[in-house]
Amino acid sequence: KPLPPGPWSLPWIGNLQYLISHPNWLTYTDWYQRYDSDIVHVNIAGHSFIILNTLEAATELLDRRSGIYSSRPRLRMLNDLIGWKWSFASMPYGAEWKAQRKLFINMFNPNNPDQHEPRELKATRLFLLKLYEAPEDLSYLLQNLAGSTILSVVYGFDVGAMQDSVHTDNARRGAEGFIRACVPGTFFVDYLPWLRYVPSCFPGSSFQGRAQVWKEYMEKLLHGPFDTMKNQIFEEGLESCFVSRCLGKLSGEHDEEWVIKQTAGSMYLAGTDTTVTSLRSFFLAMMQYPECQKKAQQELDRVVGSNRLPDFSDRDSLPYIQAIVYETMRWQPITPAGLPHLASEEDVYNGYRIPKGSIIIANAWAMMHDERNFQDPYTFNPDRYIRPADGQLNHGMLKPTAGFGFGRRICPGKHMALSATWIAIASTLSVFDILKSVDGNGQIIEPFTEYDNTTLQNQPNPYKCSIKLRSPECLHVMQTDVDFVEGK
Ligand code: HEM
Repeated sequence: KPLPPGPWSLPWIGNLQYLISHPNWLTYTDWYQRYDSDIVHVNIAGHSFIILNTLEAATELLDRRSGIYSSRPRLRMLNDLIGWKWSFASMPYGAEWKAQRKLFINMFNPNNPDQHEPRELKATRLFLLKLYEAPEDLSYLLQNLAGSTILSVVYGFDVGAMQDSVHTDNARRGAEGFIRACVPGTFFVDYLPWLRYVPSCFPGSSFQGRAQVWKEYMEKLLHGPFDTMKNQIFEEGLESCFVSRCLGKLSGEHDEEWVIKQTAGSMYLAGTDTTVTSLRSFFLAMMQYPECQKKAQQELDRVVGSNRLPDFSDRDSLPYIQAIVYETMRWQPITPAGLPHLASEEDVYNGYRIPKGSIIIANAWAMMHDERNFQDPYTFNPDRYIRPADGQLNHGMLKPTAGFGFGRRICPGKHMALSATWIAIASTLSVFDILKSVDGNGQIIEPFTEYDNTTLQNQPNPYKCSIKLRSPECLHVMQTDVDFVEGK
């Protein structure tokens, strides 16, 4: 059977242009249109890449044939040089992966929002006050928000005590290595494994030095919060959390604690940066589409009023806020090409051969910008998720779930990701106006709208924005709420 269509390449060495230019989701989407095929093949340095551009293709292969497509490629830089091979996010399919994934699912149950929502609420309340005090620190405060939430959910630390925590900074630096090196082919050593034996002083071997630095932070991410927590749990006691629930169920089996530590480390890695990226896109969207911001604030004023902040009990009554969450994730998917899967057997799809060992990429960007499903897909338009007849959520509309991956490797933290994003968006819009900045002459500064698409994540480049209280009363409401969640 023929290989799927795709860019021309030489049989053994493949397409050298793409070895150097590192294709990303935009290139993949371009191929989708050029070859008019939901499945595209490209050979890069002798490795087959299969790009799945539609929900139908990804669902058929990654969901329905998950027995073949649930592994991950071995990426030398990521797994061997930096050393992420302990994390089940980058592990091949097998017993070790199953043990960690099972622990995650059993001990962090999507049906039990109490395991994360109260911490998300508290972290968001603290974030609002800090944003009021230092709006220019938006990016840093978003990192604190996401970092303190996940540190509390996973390791039981108090959200307040985790503001400006060294752990959050370590997680950010550790995650940087992961999000760069998990994109196959970012480093030549992924294609040419012998490069790892070239001494780091040789020209072109700077990747060795970078791997060393990232390894240091990766180890801090894995051991730091877990070891601190274990000391504290005996001295002071901690709130119930993922790790304490796991430790409470130890059965005495070999390596149990090590498995808990690794699973917690994967949660910590995956749960911090992703939320920050989605919220940074949200702030950008609010500046670019002020009419959507106004509509959301009208809904909040109508449902919640001005004497309190929204909480999770308001979720069903705020369909437009939910629509903004979905639209943010659709308009600018956070991980638009997902994490790579691996074909562990040869397979055939629509008459095309998928060679064993192919790297499989689910191109969520193309799926979320597919005109068959989303009219005018490059415009931010939350109304596409709203039924015109009654203003409620349109459940028939495709949700941006492709951004959470597929099959047995689908993101196990997506329920937390959605609720953390929801409460942050609802709370921010209830007290702040997000506006374009103005320079010393009163001229509007148009925000940078470019994105960095060289890593796993679709991160907006730094931009300026102005964040103003909607009314003086909002400050009082924010302070009262912080006192309340802190139990004062
Ligand atoms: C908006 C935020 C998030 C997005 C967009 C996101 C997206 C993804 C994607 C695309 C994958 C790969 C799925 C695949 O291979 O098919 C993934 C895996 C994963 N995610 Fe998330 N994620 C988010 C938040 C979280 C959170 C909050 C947690 C933890 C609490 C988490 C934990 C994980 C883990 C552990 C994996 C690895 C799963 C495996 O390989 O078996 N993620 N995520």
